[in-house]
Amino acid sequence: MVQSSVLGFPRMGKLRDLKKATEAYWADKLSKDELLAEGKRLRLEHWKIQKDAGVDIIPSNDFAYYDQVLDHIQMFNAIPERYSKHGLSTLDEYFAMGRGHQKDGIDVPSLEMVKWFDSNYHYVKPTLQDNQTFKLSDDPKPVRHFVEAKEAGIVTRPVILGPVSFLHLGKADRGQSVDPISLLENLLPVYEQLLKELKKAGAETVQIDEPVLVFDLPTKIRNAFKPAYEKLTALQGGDGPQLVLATYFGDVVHNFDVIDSALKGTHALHVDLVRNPEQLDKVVEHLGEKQILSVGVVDGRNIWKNNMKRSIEVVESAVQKLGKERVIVATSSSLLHTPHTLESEQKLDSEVKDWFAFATEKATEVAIIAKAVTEGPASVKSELEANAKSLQARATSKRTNNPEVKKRQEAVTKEMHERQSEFPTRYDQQKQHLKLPLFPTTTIGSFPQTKDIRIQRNKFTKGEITADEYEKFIEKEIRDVVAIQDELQLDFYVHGEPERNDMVQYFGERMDGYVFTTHAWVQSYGSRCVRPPIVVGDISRPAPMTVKESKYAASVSKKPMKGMLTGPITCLRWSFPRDDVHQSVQAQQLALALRDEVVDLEAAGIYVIQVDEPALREGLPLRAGSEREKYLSWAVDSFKLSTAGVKDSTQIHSHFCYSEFQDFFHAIAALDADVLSIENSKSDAKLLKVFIDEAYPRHIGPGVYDIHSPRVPSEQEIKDRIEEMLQYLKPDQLWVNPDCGLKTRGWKETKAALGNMVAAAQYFRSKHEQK
Ligand SMILES: Nc1nc2c(c(=O)[nH]1)N[C@@H](CNc1ccc(C(=O)N[C@@H](CCC(=O)N[C@@H](CCC(=O)N[C@@H](CCC(=O)O)C(=O)O)C(=O)O)C(=O)O)cc1)CN2
Ligand code: MET
Ligand SMILES: [Zn+2]
Repeated sequence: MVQSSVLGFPRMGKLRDLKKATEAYWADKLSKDELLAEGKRLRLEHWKIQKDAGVDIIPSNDFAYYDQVLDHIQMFNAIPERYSKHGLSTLDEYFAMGRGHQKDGIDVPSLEMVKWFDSNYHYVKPTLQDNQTFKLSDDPKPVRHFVEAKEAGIVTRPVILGPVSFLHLGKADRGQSVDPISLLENLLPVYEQLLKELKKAGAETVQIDEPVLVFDLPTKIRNAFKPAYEKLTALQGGDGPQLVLATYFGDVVHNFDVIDSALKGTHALHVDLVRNPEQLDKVVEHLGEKQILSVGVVDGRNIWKNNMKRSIEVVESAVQKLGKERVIVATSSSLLHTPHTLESEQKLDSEVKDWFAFATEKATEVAIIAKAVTEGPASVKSELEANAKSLQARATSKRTNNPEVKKRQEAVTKEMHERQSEFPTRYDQQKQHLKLPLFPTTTIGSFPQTKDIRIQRNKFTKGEITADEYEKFIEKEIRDVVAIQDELQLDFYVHGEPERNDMVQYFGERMDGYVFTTHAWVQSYGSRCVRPPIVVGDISRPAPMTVKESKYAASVSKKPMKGMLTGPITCLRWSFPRDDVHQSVQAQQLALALRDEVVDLEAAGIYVIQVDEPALREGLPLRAGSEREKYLSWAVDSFKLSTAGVKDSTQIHSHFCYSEFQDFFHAIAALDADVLSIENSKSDAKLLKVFIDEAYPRHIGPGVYDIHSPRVPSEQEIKDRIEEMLQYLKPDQLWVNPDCGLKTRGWKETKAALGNMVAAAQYFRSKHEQK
C-alpha cells in the first residue's frame, strides 16, 4: 500500500498555547514543570490530530520550545561556554542561547538567528569553536519524545536534522576560524549513537533532513555526504533505524552526483514536488534499487487546498515506475509554515474558506491521496468530488479578478520607476530641507507593543470600544512616543506603529484582494508568531492606509517624522500569495497601491518615508542563476515603482533586517533608496566592506545593537561598534540606529538601550565636527 506521511506539524497549538506558556515561563508566571507539561499536552494533541486524520507516518521530535536547530545544538553539546558556564538549568541554558539572558548577574546575548531557507521562520545558527567537540546529551529529546508517543499508543517517525545540514547551516563563533564542515568526523559518532538509541527505543525509521541539498553546494560540502552516510546507512537494518532522507523547498537535480555516490543507500528519499514537480522522473532514475520515494505533493508552505486530481496523477506516475510499496505520499515540507486548523476561522467568508487547507486539513489531504492511490479513487469518491468542486468554484469566482487593476498595470511605464534626479542632487535638497546632522540617530519604526495597546486593539476589534475611542487612544500613544524621542534626543522620529497589529497584516487588512484570518498563526521565531493575510484576488488600495496617523504624528513633533510603509515584496512574501497568478504580477499590484500611499504621505507633509523590504532577500531563489536574476529584476522594479513618485527633496528610506546582503548587493544598490538601515550588530563589520568596494554613494545605518533580546547594550559596546563601522563607511554616510523595530521589546530596556545609542552617536558627532 501507499503510505501517507507528514514531515512535521506546527507546534504552537490551536490557540498559540505554546507561545502563551513560554512567555509566561519567561515572566516567572509559570513554573518549569508547568511549561513542560504544556509542551507534552500539545505534542500529544498534535499526534492525535494526525492519527485521526488517517496519516500513517506521523513525525515526532518536530516539537521544539524555541527552535528545532537550537534543540540539536543543545543535544550535541555544541553550547558555547558563555552559556554553559553559569550552571543554568537545561531549559534556561536553552533559552539563553535562543534569546539571551540578562538576569541574576548573568549577561549573555543570544546566538545569531537567521531565516530558514526562503521562509519567514528563523533558526538559531550553530555557532562553533576551533576546538569544538560534540557529546550526545544524556537524555536525547528525539528518544524521549518517541517513547512518549509510543506510550500514548502512537508509533512515530522521529525527525532529526542531518549532520551535513547541521554543519553547513552553522558558522564559526566570533573570533574563531573553524570551517564547520571540518568538524564532521567529530560529529558523526554522536549521530551514530543517537540513531542507535532511537532504534533501541523502538524507532524503525527516522526522517533525517538534509535540506541543504537544494542549494548549490561547495565541493567540500558535497563531498561530506559520502563519509557521513556511509556510516549512518551502515546501521540500517542492524543497530540503527531505516533512514528517510528528506529534502525540501527546491529540487535536487543539480546534486544527483551526491545522491548517486552517497545517498542511494538510505531506505527512502523525500523530494518536494510542489516546488519542483518536474524533478520526479529524473529522481526516479537516480533512486537506489530498493529505495523508496517519498513524494511531497501537499504544500507545506501555503494554505491553498490541494489539487487532488493532479496530486493523484503525480503519485500514480511514481507508482507505475516503482510499485505501491515504494511510494509514500507526503507533505512537501514540514507543516510548520502553515496555520493550525481552518476550523478556528469563524469569520472567514464561506466562499473563500472553502478554498483553503491549514495543517490539520492538509494532514487529511495526504491521507486521502494515499487512499485514492492504494484503494482506487472510488474509495474516496465524495472527498474527491468535493475537492474538485472547491477548485472549480475558485477558478470561476468573481473575487479574483479586477479589471481596473489590470488596466492600471498595463499603463505602467519605465519612467514611473525612476526618481526625478540622481542621488547627489536629491541629497543636496534633502540636506537643506531636513537639516541633517552628522551621524543622525533614528529608530526603525515600531516602539514597544505593550499589553495595553494589544488589549485596546482587541477591544476595538470586538466592538467593546468605538473607532473614535480607539483613535484617541492611538493618538495618545503617538504623543507619548514623540515625547520619549524628545527626551532621548533622537534626530529622526517615528510614530511608533501603535495602530498596527503587524507590519504586513495591517496593510493586508486595508487592501482589496486580500482576506485575513482570526486564528491562522504561524511561528516566525521563538514564541513570536505572525498571521499572514491571504491574497485571493487582484490587489488595490481603496483609501489611504497610514496617512492619518503619520500626519498626526508629524503635527505633534518638532523633528522630521518618518512615514512608515511595508514594501511590496515584503507584503507579498509575508502574506500567503495566490498561486494562480505569477508573484511578479501581485508585487506590481502592491507596488501601485503603495505608490499612491507614498504620494499621499508626501502631500500630507511627510518628507521622509521609509518603505521596509526586510523580505527582499528571503524571496531570492535558493540557487544562483537566471531565476535569481529574474526575481531581482521584478522585485527591484516593484520597490522603485512604489517609491519613485516623490520629489527630490523627499527622502526615501528602506530597511532590511538581515546581514547577508553581499550576494545581492547590486540589487540593494539598484533600489536607489536615499538611506538604508540594515541589521548588522551580530555580524562582522567587515561585511560592510562591500559598500566601499562598490563605491556605494548613498547613506547607510547598519544596526548598532540587536533588538531580539531584552539585553541592554552598553554605550561603550555601541561606540566600539560604530568605530568598527567607520573603518568601512564614511562619517557623513553613516546613520545610527538599532537592527530593527522595537515592537517586541519592553519600554525599560528600550529607553536604556536608545539612551546609550544616542550618547554613542553624539560622541562621534562632536569628535568629527571638531575635525
Ligand atoms: N509578518 C511579519 N514577519 C516578520 C516580522 C514582522 O514584524 N512581521 N519581523 C521579523 C521577525 N519576526 C517577527 C514575527 C512576529 C513578531 C510579533 O511581534 N508577533 C506578535 C504578534 C503580532 C500581532 O499580530 N499582534 C496582534 C494580536 C495580538 C494578540 O495576541 N492579541 C491577543 C489579545 C490581546 C492580549 O491579551 O494580548 C489575542 O488575540 O489573543 C495585535 O497586536 O493586535 C507576537 O507573536 O506576539 C515580531 C517579529 C521577520 N518576520
Ligand atoms: C521586520 S522589519 C520591521 C520594520 C518595522 N518598521 C518595525 O520597526 O517594526
Ligand atoms: Zn526589521
